[in-house]
Amino acid sequence: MSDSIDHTLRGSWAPSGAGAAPLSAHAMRWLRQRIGLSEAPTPAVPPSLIDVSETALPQVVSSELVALLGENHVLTETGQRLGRAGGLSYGDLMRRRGGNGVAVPDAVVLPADPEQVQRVLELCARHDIAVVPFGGGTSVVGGVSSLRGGKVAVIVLDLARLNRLVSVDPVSHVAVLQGGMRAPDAEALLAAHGFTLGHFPQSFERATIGGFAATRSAGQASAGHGRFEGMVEGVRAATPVGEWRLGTAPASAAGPDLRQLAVGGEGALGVITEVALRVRPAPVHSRYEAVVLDGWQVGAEAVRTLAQSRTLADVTRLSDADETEVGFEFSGGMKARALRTLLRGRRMHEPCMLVLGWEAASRRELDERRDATLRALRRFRPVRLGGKVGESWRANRFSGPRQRDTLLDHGVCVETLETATHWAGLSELRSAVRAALLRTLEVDGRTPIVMCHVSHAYETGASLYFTVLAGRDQQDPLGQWQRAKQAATDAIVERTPGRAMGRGTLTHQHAVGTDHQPWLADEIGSVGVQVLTAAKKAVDPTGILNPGKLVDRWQEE
Ligand SMILES: Cc1cc2nc3c(=O)[nH]c(=O)nc-3n(C[C@H](O)[C@H](O)[C@H](O)COP(=O)(O)OP(=O)(O)OC[C@H]3O[C@@H](n4cnc5c(N)ncnc54)[C@H](O)[C@@H]3O)c2cc1C
Repeated sequence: MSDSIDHTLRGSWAPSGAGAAPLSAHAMRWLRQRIGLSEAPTPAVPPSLIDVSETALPQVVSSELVALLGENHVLTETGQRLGRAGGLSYGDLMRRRGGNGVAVPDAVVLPADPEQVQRVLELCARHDIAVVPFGGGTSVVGGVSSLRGGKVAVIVLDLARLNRLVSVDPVSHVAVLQGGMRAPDAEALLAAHGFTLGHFPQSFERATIGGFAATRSAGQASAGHGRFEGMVEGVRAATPVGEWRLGTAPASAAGPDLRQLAVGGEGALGVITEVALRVRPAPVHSRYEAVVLDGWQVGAEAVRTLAQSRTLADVTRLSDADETEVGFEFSGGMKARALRTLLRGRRMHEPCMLVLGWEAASRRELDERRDATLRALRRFRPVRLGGKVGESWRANRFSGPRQRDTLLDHGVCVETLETATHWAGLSELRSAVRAALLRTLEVDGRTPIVMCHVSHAYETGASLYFTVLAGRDQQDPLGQWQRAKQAATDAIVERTPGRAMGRGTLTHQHAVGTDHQPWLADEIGSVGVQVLTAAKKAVDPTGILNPGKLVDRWQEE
């Protein structure tokens, strides 16, 4: 398998800056008109200008780590430490691009197997060193920030060498994968056995199996394959108090499902070294297409109908009118004009694109499922755009992060946030978050673009994923987004006299990290925080694991 990703440049998505997706001249003109773009490019400062302090790792710890892992697997050079400093949120990228305020680990260690991971944790517990488990480093909530949490030093535990397919059980359809394996490698190895995991988040190219499990990730084909935690059959985790193995059967009534403490533990409740996963036979046939519906309400009602009649396509993604417009404009001037003319002719006032993708073992199964979906949609009067638009969405489905690099270079504030709720409150939640983002992101009288889509639908509700494009507040770029995030999250968790819970969840798929922690008690209650704190104390009594993430026991004392 491919060896560890080049993490030396964390100011962008593409590992060495290559592969950024330039936007067309038309898209740039359109954006300039809508939100304003800085005239001069706003590139990242070179790594040499980033402020990095000397490693604080005591020599004795460094020597013991070298004795355990070998010299090549204990990295203390500035570039290597910078390479694993933080994740990929707008805040992370802006700090990195500006060269200020980057929390840099004192060392990076690369254990080879679960036994070495266990011994690293025991060693760090003995010396009171904080440990940040690190998969692909794609966290967008501060999950891999190198916080010391009052410890002597902080190391990043990079799982890149735990990249083996341990076993495949073709009878039970269960595969055991090591935690550091990246998603493309997992799919390639499983394909050789005729299986797929079917987990395709937008961060697919970089994220890892352990990271997916630790954050309860959801992929683009969640309607067909389910969320990541639903695929987990068993977990092997290292903790400072010893190894923990869970999951011997597909279902169990032996008390609460403790696998779900490791899954969603965000590196604060253990390091996931192996995951047993439900896999499925790889599909042979697939078809992607797009339809347009008139207005958000009609679109949401259509997706609810599909979910509740069990006719969802494996990929079901509804964009609101703003996201649809941006999609058209980014695909080029001619295309945008042609699509607009077509949709006006069909009396579409507020075009909302719905991408549908089906995958199946046989042509017949595919046709039957597709027919069922399209039949259920008929009463919503969709305009069919056909396979070309759907296939083009599929071909470009991982290019968003590359375009983000280009937008960052042009002074755009570009970030996402997500939530979920029940169908009955979905539109109210969308309106509340939208209003908060529009209100807080305006710069120099220019209205930001706030886009929203549903890409994960359930019988009882759906997720909402917001993407913003706003002119950057050059004086205070971090503060600009922090104010927007605060207002949007307050709107999500707000309780009103008639409602005992917030409007929606803090996070449907990105996890808690540092960024959502201030609101965690709003969602799980103070009893929930106490339960999580007790679990943390049990597996990590001195608090070395990922300080400041998920639940920080010192906050409670
Ligand atoms: C451009 C972009 C698009 C994204 N799209 C999606 C999406 O479509 N769906 C989605 O769900 N998420 C998405 N994300 C968020 C992110 O990719 C996911 O949270 C992913 O699961 C993180 O995996 P990772 O391997 O990169 O984990 P990391 O970022 O390395 O770590 C994430 C958290 O998990 C912990 N962790 C990592 N590995 C382990 C381990 N082996 N054991 C214990 N803890 C561990 C870390 O300490 C941290 O708290 C996106 C992120 C970006 C930047």
